[in-house]
Amino acid sequence: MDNSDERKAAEKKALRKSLLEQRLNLPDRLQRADALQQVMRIWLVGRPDVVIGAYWPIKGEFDPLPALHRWKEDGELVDQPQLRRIGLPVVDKVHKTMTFHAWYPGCPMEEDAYGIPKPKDTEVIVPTLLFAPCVGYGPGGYRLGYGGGFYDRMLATLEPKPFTVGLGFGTGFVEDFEPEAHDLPLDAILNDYGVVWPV
Ligand SMILES: Nc1nc2c(c(=O)[nH]1)N(C=O)[C@@H](CNc1ccc(C(=O)N[C@@H](CCC(=O)O)C(=O)O)cc1)CN2
Ligand SMILES: Nc1ncnc2c1ncn2[C@@H]1O[C@H](COP(=O)(O)OP(=O)(O)OP(=O)(O)O)[C@@H](O)[C@H]1O
Repeated sequence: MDNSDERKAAEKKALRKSLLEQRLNLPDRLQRADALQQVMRIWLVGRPDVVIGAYWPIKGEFDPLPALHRWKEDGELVDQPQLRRIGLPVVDKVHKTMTFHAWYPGCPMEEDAYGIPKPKDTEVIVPTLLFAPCVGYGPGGYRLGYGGGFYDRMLATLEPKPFTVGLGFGTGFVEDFEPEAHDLPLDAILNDYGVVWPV
């Protein structure tokens, strides 16, 4: 790691801390979450995907599951009904890998190695579309996560690559965000104001 990588990593860490604090104290989270749910539902209309990967919200993250559950139900009403499926991440702390397991409302859950709820004993599914939670995001579609590198590592190995969509509140936008060499840009970013990437 050269000097500039070390600097970027340190900056990311400080940024993560302040953005997380800000997100936990959002005064208008409900209104913002409502707006983002609508943005998601509209954005999903016309997408060909049948399997979508998402996440169980933690630390003040936006909850994508209500909008996705409605997307799943809408799938039963289209011309050629397909069984739409939603998956949640299951991480392997030792190998630092992440896979997706089927989830449905009321699905039995258990905690993963980081204390995040994950589906208990449901089948592995392979999403063609992935909603990734953003602590922050910057120009060019770059995402700041919790520092585990799970998304970047998974995307570096998956073939074909799923279409990746970052979700975050408008307050997570960082104008001068500097990505590191391993950071892969997202294909799209949605926030409570609408589609903010690609611009
Ligand atoms: N809701 C949700 N679920 C998710 C993710 C997510 O971002 N959101 N993940 C997306 O990847 C995976 C879990 N990612 C994680 C990444 C880092 C740490 C973690 O322990 N981080 C250290 C700090 C690391 C650092 O700052 O250098 C810690 O909290 O102590 C935990 C989980 C899978 N599930
Ligand atoms: N493609 C990769 N191959 C190997 N290691 C990687 C790769 N991508 C990321 N990493 C490792 O993961 C660490 C954390 O990455 P980064 O800070 O980008 O995580 P993040 O995207 O914020 O976290 P997360 O995806 O878990 O929410 C990096 O310092 C790096 O060592």
